[in-house]
Amino acid sequence: MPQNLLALNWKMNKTPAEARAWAEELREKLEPGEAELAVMAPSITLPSLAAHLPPGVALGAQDVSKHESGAYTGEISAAMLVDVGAKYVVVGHSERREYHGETDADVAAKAKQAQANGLIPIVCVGEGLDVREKGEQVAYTLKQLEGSLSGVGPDVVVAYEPVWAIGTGKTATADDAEELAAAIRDALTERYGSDADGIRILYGGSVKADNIASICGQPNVNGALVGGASLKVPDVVGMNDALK
Ligand SMILES: O=C(CO)COP(=O)(O)O
Repeated sequence: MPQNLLALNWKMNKTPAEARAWAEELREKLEPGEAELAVMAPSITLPSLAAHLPPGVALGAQDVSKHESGAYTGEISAAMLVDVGAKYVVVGHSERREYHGETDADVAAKAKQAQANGLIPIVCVGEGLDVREKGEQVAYTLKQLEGSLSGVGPDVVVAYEPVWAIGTGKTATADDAEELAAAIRDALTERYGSDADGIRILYGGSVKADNIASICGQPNVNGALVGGASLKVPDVVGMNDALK
């Protein structure tokens, strides 16, 4: 079984100075756990984090351009992220799909660009409330996954984030998370063969210290992508400890 990944998605929070203070506090309070810890931070904070994070905590970004370089004002390339020390990049977060119109094809292009530069993409999928209420979450999510992984290699992380559970305090039950994680594992096996066994499948949506262990204890869930509970160091320490 792959090592759990505890991926912290700050979203649009923290200035570089605040990021540095968080990293210094984490350095004081974090005790080694069993999960790999990674911070998906606003790109402008990455240099400061690279200098101040505790050793072994990985860095990641929240988005990347699908283009290599050139006349794309405002975009940040995969090579730039690698240069400041990023290992991971989130692609296709539901907030980018919803507010920035990203399609599955865009997400796949970004994931491919990330991999071409040595970054590991964390590809996000997951259904909204309307789909869940119709009981169509598996078919919907697998279709999204298929499009989002088109042409993408197996050095990837998949995050299942049901939109109705993001920032709402409504967490999927451990069984709900496992239902989708198992379906995603089967789809990954069809696509990548035995390499699929080593791919981390994360759950995201109102994860915190008191529910992370039961969710990540499911056979096909290999970690969490955490929003709100990633902002305060004691909450992060609590989640890290819960995965020991
Ligand atoms: O979107 C998420 C992580 O990417 C989940 O956010 P919350 O943990 O705040 O629900």
